Amino acid sequence: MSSRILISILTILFACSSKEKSVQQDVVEDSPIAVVDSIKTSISEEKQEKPKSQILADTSFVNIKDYSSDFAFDMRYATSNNFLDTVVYDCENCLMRYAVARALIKANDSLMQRGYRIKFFDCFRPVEVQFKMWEIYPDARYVANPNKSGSVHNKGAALDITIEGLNGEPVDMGTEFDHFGEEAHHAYTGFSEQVLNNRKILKGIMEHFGFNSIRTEWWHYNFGGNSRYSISDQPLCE
Ligand SMILES: C[C@@H](N)C(=O)N[C@H](C)C(=O)O
Ligand SMILES: [Zn+2]
Repeated sequence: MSSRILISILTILFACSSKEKSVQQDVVEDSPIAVVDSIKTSISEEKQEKPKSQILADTSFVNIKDYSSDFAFDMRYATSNNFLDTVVYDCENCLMRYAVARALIKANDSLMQRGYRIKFFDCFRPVEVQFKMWEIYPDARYVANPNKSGSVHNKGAALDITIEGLNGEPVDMGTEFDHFGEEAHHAYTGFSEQVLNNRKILKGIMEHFGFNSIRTEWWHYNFGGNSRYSISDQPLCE
């Protein structure tokens, strides 16, 4: 081998080994802050994952928005547009037990085939709010007494709802939500056929999917299996 060829081979070998070193240095020189940041990013990405893939108990509390985007919301107690005339919720979360959410999604799917969707006024209600309601309106026909068995809302198994068209068109139910008078009773017949039929559509579907109405409020539905749940101290907003 001529000395020229030998020098060329040695030059190439040297260049390769210094390139390897510089790649290794890139890895080693990653600052501890950058490493911690990348761990933080992957943890926060994990947190953002929706709980859909988790195996949940029927009793677990879920936010219905994590399971369906087909519902509408007008969470009145997170506004002052309610019979308390004051905001009593710090957020608009609509929480309920997982079994209740599954039944509601089926009810909503069925309504959607008929051109309607469910709009929520209230879902899980913390018991301290039930006390505030009772203080203002202590009439057990319209507000469950928290000093007795409390409300099924406090268990995460009752909903206050109406129906609307698929593009948000209002559906006339005869009275406003939380109208505390006989016009809100299911037995009241003083409205047009149209209004009575609208109430009938909601009631028929809800009963079919395992919910019970109460005599005095067209908007309130209790999940049939609610006796296995107890009043919960689940926080509404986290
Ligand atoms: C207050 C009203 N929206 C309601 O939910 N009433 C029932 C009876 C309850 O408090 O459980
Ligand atoms: Zn209710």
